[in-house]
Amino acid sequence: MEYSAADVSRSEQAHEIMRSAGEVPSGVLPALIETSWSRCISRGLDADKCAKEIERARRDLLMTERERNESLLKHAAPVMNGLYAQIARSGSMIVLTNASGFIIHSVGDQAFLDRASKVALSPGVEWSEESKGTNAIGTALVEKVPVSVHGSQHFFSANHFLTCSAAPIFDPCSRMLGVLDVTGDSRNPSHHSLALINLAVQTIENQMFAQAFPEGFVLNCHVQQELIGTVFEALLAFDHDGRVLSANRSACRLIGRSHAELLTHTFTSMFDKPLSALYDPLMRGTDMLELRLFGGRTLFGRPKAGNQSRPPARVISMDAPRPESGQPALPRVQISKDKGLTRLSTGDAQMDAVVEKVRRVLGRDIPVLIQGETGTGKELLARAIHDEGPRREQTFVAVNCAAIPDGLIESELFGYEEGAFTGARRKGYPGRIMQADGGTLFLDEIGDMPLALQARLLRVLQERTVVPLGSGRATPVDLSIICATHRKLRDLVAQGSFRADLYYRLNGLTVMLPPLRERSDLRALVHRILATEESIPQGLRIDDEVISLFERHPWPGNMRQLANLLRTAGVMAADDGCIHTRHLPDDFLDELSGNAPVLRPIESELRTMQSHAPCDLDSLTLRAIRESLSRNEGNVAATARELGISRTTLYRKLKEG
Ligand SMILES: Nc1ncnc2c1ncn2[C@@H]1O[C@H](COP(=O)(O)OP(=O)(O)OP(=O)(O)O)[C@@H](O)[C@H]1O
Repeated sequence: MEYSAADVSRSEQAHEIMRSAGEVPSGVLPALIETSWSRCISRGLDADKCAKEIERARRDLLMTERERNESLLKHAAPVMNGLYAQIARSGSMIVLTNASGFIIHSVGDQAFLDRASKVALSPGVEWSEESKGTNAIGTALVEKVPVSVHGSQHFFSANHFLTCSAAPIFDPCSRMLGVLDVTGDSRNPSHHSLALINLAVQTIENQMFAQAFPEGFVLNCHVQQELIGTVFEALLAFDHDGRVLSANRSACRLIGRSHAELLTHTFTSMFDKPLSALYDPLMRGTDMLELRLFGGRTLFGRPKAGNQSRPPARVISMDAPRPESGQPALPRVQISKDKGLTRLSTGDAQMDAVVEKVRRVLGRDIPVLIQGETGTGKELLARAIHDEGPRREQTFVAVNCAAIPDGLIESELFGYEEGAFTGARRKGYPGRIMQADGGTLFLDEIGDMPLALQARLLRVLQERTVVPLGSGRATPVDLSIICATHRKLRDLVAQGSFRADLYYRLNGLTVMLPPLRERSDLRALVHRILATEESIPQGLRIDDEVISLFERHPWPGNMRQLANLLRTAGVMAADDGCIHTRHLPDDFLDELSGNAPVLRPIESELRTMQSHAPCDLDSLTLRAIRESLSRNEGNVAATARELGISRTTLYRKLKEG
């Protein structure tokens, strides 16, 4: 940043005023204070004016601002009381403001509150730098960092009897909500005030964070296990696809990435564990996870579902509670925003035909079987069918049969009675089928369901009842079923690994989602993702050259890969207003430049492998790579990390395959 001659002269003026006030005997002026004074002088504030003209508190505005900041006030008030209990009778007060510095609440010693009210340091008054000159609240708001302002460092001489420490409070989306401040008599400065305020702010932020993601998962983590659950813990929120929704400041510090950078990551791109470790306590088998970060650092984490009453795995009920009123709008999971079949038609003839077909069976309880490569939007289509059908007010339960180990899938789907087996939850578990009662059950990767369970599922479909493990009682269930698979179910039936009777039962209407490389609406899809994806800055454009590159790419990860790539590029291009080639990830450019093999589509790869019934080590390795690649949405770096091999080895194995 360059300074003009006017800036320099303002800075000298600030120095001079402070020197004459006796504030800088050593000649060292805190840079923040100096800059703040320069701002006050350039705004034409008069250091003595405020002493004579103290404005009155705006009681009418106070009520409105308290209502508007209801959530902040609700979380901050108990913390302020706790903090006050520690500093009571020290002749001080604690102040909470909104994001403009308007005081909405204060607690303190009565004698000091009375003194402070003489300079209008009380609820209903704004303490921004514009109206009160240099002061901890106003300066913390401008600088967005914790600030202490002592005695005559205050710009207005009327405030020289104060010593203040303030820290900004940020919401889980990293937006500033307000400031918490502790103010006392400048004759009794406390060296701990700023540290106390920082701890109090972190407590408020963590509480708000914990409640802000009712539809996702929050991971409480730290390198020291014993610090989990304390104010120092790092918090990361993920959606049901494992994408990072937000991170608190401790998490950014711990992981060494900015908030914006973390938003481009997923659980599997950051840690060495599969996504199931995050969302499925049954699969995890433990409360505490040991995770290795991409930097190699080990930390401990305790994952929690946003709403305990909802099922833990890739399950989202559309009637999940919304954030309470007054709470800031939070980044929404793309899926919940993208409701409706109309949104899936963006001009591709194959896709339009799919939408047209499923429209015809809406509300008829005809089972729909969705086929398509990984990431083509099978789950999105299933949700759209649910959202437009008569069961839309009921729950949508998604189960990924491939993500649950064979040994657990039965209890996950059908539930179990109390004490049904060792390790079972005390009160039993209703199972995913019962959780979908009244609504829609989406069985993803149905081709991976073990044969024995296929028979049980068929019974549920025929008899419309469920018998949980360890129970002899059949409970009636009423649901609509949508299944999806990237395999050819008919081939599996021919091979004997899928029951023919179940296939015919599920196969009411079969639709095939086109792979992205075959779609003619790539440009429209790109523009729609840019316009609707919340993590992408509004109005961001895209260079035609980038679209041409996209048109040459085979997109093995399909829509998921495209959406992910645009999210990453969107963050990189935020300052430029337009996505250019330089904003694209290296993996993607490597593939295009021929430095890396262009990955063959996963489905055809799997088909080839199935037809040759592979069981040799190379085929199994290749399969593991392809599956990991699919899990990691086509991200080669994350895949290599997950498999513990270098990118070069990964490319070589793929080339050899
Ligand atoms: N039409 C679309 N518009 C925007 N984004 C989409 C679209 N279709 C899919 N996506 C994106 O791709 C991701 C993957 O979609 P989805 O989970 O529905 O695919 P899938 O075929 O079920 O994948 P898998 O086979 O791996 O389970 C979604 O999270 C979404 O971000």
